[in-house]
Amino acid sequence: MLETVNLKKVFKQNVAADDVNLYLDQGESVGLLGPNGAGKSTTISMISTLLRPTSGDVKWHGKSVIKNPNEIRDVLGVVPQEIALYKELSALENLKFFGKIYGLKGKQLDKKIQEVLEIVGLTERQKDLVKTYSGGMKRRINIAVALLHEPVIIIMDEPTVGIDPQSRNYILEMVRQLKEEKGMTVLYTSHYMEEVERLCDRIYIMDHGKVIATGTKEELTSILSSEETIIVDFDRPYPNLVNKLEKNESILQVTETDNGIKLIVPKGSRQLGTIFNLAEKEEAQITSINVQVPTLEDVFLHLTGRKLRD
Ligand SMILES: Nc1ncnc2c1ncn2[C@@H]1O[C@H](COP(=O)(O)OP(=O)(O)OP(=O)(O)O)[C@@H](O)[C@H]1O
Repeated sequence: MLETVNLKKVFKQNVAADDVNLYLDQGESVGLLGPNGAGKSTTISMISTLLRPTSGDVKWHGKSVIKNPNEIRDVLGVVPQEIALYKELSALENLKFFGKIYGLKGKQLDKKIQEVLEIVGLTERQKDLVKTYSGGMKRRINIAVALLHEPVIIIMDEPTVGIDPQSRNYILEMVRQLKEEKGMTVLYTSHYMEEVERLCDRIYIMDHGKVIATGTKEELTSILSSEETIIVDFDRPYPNLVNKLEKNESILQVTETDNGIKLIVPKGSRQLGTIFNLAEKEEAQITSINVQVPTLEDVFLHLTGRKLRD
């Protein structure tokens, strides 16, 4: 339904998106996961025709959106990272303003506004000025604006960054409902792997402008099927122990966490004994130990050598 073909954007010398190939089928929710600066916003700005690619194309039902930008604009709802609302107006007035830009008017516009307010759960607060809203509520109105013209696809650029956990949960649940109950196609960008794991049927992992891996969550984590993750928490930091573990050749990766360390080891390699022995020699007090199946965060670490949120 929607695909990008070798999509590229170069800003001066900076290649922000580098031969990005992705596709969305109808009714799918697709995640674009990557750290800050990976090229996610640049990619979706090109898809939504806000930014012209340096080369490559975006195709909507096989047709170039560069040549036919209006067709995709009609069916696309874009929720930008920045809040794009008039703070001195109420939510209702904002929705009326944006609805008119979309060409809606009269009773049809009023009906649609009440529908989208219901979806984002802000019917009761519609007459309050946007400046009195919390960050999460502003985001929800931003989403309501994007839904006004009944888009087929909704593109969301990190919609949960910097908001309270309650609004975050509300937004995640809303995205799930838009997909499950309204059959919308969703492109969701985030650097929170838990969100993408929870919401998306398929995931593209981006780094430095490139798609470095793609698949379902299960397919991506199976990249690490020969490995397992051991999380060890200590009563305090033990830098010597970390050094020794790093030197141990049968341990593939050592990362320091808030409370201890995270190790990636070959599956079934029985490293727990080694860890206990080294901890004992350093007189390190282990407070908990946990063996886990790999997460998308581990996949990212494996592919790039870095954490998603450095
Ligand atoms: N208008 C611009 N001019 C110059 N460089 C830009 C511009 N927009 C983005 N970039 C650069 O392109 C790269 C990719 O940025 P982009 O915003 O697409 O990443 P992102 O994955 O969306 O990250 P974030 O979550 O921080 O927005 C970055 O190095 C950024 O500094």
